[in-house]
Amino acid sequence: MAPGLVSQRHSESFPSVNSRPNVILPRREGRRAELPPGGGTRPRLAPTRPVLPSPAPLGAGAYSWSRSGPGRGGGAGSSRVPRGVPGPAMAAADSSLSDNPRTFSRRPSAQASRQAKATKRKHQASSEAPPAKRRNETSCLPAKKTSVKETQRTFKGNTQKTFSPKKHSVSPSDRNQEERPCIKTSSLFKNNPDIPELHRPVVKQVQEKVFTSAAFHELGLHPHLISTINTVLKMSSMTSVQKQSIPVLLEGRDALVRSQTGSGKTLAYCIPVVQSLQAMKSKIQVYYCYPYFTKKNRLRKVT
Ligand SMILES: Nc1ncnc2c1ncn2[C@@H]1O[C@H](COP(=O)(O)OP(=O)(O)OP(=O)(O)O)[C@@H](O)[C@H]1O
Repeated sequence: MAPGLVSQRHSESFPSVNSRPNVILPRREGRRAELPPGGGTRPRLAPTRPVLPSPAPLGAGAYSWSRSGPGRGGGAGSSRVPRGVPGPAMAAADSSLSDNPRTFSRRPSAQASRQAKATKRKHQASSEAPPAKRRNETSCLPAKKTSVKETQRTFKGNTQKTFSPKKHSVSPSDRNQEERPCIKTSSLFKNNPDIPELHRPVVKQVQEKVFTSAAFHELGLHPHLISTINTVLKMSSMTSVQKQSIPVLLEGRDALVRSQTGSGKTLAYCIPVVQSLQAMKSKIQVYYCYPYFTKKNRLRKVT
């Protein structure tokens, strides 16, 4: 059977359904396009439910009915698609649907409808009024004013009650501190009434001579140390702090030295230290022993 024939017979058997324009057009444009040029009433849109051909009379008891098909439900427009071996009528119907899409209107899926709703919401949000939350906020403004007034009125009566605990919590000593000028005092001295006053004299700047004419070899140092000072460090004369401190330290006495930065204090204590180390005689003598354990295995002094 030819596909054209099937569709023709279907239209004959269901004239009430097929008499409508069985086309779905895009929402706005489609409706505008369907309007007659001179105005008038809007024609009725096509049903979204797809119209499929009725079951072909091919062995009526040989196939089952599909409930998951696009035409769920009964009625004249319902389309129960037979499940099973597709007969020639089904094939013809399929081919006719695929060839002529205008005769088939597919029902939009749930996902498509959800997307359409989402886009609609988006357009509304962008073009029109602010979102519902903001609208609520703006609409609440007058109510807010009244509420503020009300609260002010209520506070007039209860001002002392509400804020009195904070005032009463302040101790008299704290109040005195608040009255004082803003001077921060450490907690160490806060409760100490007797802070001693230190009467310090004004420090006068001392101008001292840095270098002296005294030489290092006058101190009686080890010749190696003197040669090192002269050749490696390239120093010939002592500074004033060195001249005063080195003899005292060489005697083995303690000294507290205070002098200007860069006046040579480091060498003032290092030269006596090195001198005392060089003057030390080792109490440990070097011995060697035989590599094997015999009677001769005893320490022998290295000569
Ligand atoms: N007798 C000297 N003759 C020439 N140069 C010296 C002499 N003694 C120290 N200097 C040089 O003076 C510089 C400062 O010396 P040093 O660092 O010992 O001073 P300082 O008083 O220890 O300084 P700081 O107070 O910073 O520790 C160093 O470069 C050092 O080499």
